Amino acid sequence: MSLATPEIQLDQISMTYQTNDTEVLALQDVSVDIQKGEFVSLLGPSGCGKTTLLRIMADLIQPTGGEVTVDGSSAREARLAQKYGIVFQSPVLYDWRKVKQNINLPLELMGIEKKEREQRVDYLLKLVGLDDFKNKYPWQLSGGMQQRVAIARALAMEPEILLMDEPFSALDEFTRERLNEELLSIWSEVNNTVVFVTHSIPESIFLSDRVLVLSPHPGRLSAVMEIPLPRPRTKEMRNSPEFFQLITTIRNSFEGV
Ligand SMILES: Nc1ncnc2c1ncn2[C@@H]1O[C@H](COP(=O)(O)OP(=O)(O)OP(=O)(O)O)[C@@H](O)[C@H]1O
Repeated sequence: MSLATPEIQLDQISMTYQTNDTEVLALQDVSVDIQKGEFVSLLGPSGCGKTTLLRIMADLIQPTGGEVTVDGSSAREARLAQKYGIVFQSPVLYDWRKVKQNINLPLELMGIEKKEREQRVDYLLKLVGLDDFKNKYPWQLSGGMQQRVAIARALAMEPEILLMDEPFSALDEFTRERLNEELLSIWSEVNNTVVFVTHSIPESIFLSDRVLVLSPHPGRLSAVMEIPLPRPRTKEMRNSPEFFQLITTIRNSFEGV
């Protein structure tokens, strides 16, 4: 058993939203430890609180109950120490800035020196396979390429933790599967901890070491599934009996919810 401190500890996280005269209990008593370098998915149907949980981890919103600890510190300290990179469902790029300038932005904001900025942007462009597109504008790229720019930008400050909120859900199935493979190849290079929100069972299996299954009303952690598929994951694995068995197991874990 590993005695290392978990990267992210969620302890009895609850979240109640107040809207005018009603209250929505979005999350109830979610507790889980995420290890350093682990790839974890938050999986569940619409409204089960996946985004809420991710935003709480990122210190973008405060839980109404419970505590988040990141590497022994608070989520706020982790955010201020630039430990997070975040990728949202839509890429949120600046249309008037070229690809390389979009990736450069966080480095500029953090006052990184020009030579180092250039080196990091070059590295990131190669990492996400967009070296030939560095002088294009976001609107000249496909949706998948735009999301790769957003991933590169999220990685610019070398975050220990990459938080991804359904980053590929707006893409077609073929592009999505390809980006799943590319994301794993990027992750094997940067070796950080990834928390990935999705409502796709196959996507969560293909990517993850563990799948955290959330059930709705209120959002609770209903199952934690280890994914024993070896790494590196290959597209052939999607057709293996083991993969289909995992899909069935996870689907069954939703039954009766
Ligand atoms: N700002 C808010 N004010 C009030 N209720 C909210 C707010 N944000 C989320 N909720 C409610 O909290 C619950 C969880 O929402 P959340 O967006 O976290 O779910 P989700 O699993 O990410 O859903 P989706 O897959 O559709 O994005 C839902 O019932 C939602 O309506």
